[in-house]
Amino acid sequence: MERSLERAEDYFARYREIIPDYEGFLESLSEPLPLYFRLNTLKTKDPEPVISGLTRQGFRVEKTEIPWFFRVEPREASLGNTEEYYLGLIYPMTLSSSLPVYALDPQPGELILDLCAAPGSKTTQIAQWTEDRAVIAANDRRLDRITALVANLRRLGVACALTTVYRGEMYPLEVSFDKVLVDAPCSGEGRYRKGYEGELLYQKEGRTNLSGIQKGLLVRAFDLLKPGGILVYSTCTINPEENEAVVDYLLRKRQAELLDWEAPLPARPGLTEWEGRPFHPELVKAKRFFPHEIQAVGFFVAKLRRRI
Ligand SMILES: C[S@@+](CC[C@H](N)C(=O)[O-])C[C@H]1O[C@@H](n2cnc3c(N)ncnc32)[C@H](O)[C@@H]1O
Repeated sequence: MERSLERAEDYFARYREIIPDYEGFLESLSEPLPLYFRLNTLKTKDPEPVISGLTRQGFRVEKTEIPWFFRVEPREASLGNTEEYYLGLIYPMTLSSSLPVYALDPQPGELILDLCAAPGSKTTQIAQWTEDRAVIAANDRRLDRITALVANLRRLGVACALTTVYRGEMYPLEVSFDKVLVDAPCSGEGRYRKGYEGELLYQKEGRTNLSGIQKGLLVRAFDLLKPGGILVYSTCTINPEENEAVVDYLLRKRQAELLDWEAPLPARPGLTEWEGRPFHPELVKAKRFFPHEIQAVGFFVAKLRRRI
């Protein structure tokens, strides 16, 4: 046990200066991640029967600060084999996974691209937020993950989404979108908990050039926007190379501007400097969410607009 925490401490030491209450952060890594679900309002807007059904099965369910999101104990349990899950009444997802869609602020009638969409937490949330009246292209490069996404769309009764299977960097430019979400593949440091050292070491050894992939995805996402269109970039990692550095790259390559947005959970501003390297001053408008401050997976979210 102690050995594993030491390894996490070694790994996160480089972030000591940018993680508020660093000791509290390290402590939180010993706790299992809290469990949450979203009530799928495309199927029901009444949480009571769902809550009493889950309570009868031994779960304790309480409201959160985010509408339609509920916290569940015991957090080590799985909701995946409950009747409520099979019926598509609930979608288990961490609380902070809702944040990119808050930034996107999807509206009925909009044409929206979810560039890295599988298994569909955010696609189905966009469908819910727009009451199934936007048109969503849900893309992922992996067919096996698209299969899971399609199963989720069916289970939740989403009608407004179609699927595509492109490498995001090569997404065809023939169609332009009102809004694009890039929930990028990332090193996932924000979801780390004690017991998953293998994953940390895996990231440390550097499986791929994640930052390079993220930059390619973000630039193509920008090029797919209509003038004035909105782009949201999110990751569940702490690493500034995968967050501010990626957005900074876009700001230098394209006519993009960062926008402020109201988050329903406590946030910290984006960094304007990392390891002696300055980032665009507008990056303070990006938001960092730390796992121990929100009791959920750590996230980074930046909202941008295409100027012309
Ligand atoms: C963080 S996950 C997305 C989670 C999803 N947005 C959700 O909320 O359920 C990142 C996804 O990006 C996909 N991906 C990785 N590289 C990609 C690429 N070059 N183009 C498109 N999708 C990619 C992965 O298959 C993975 O499903």
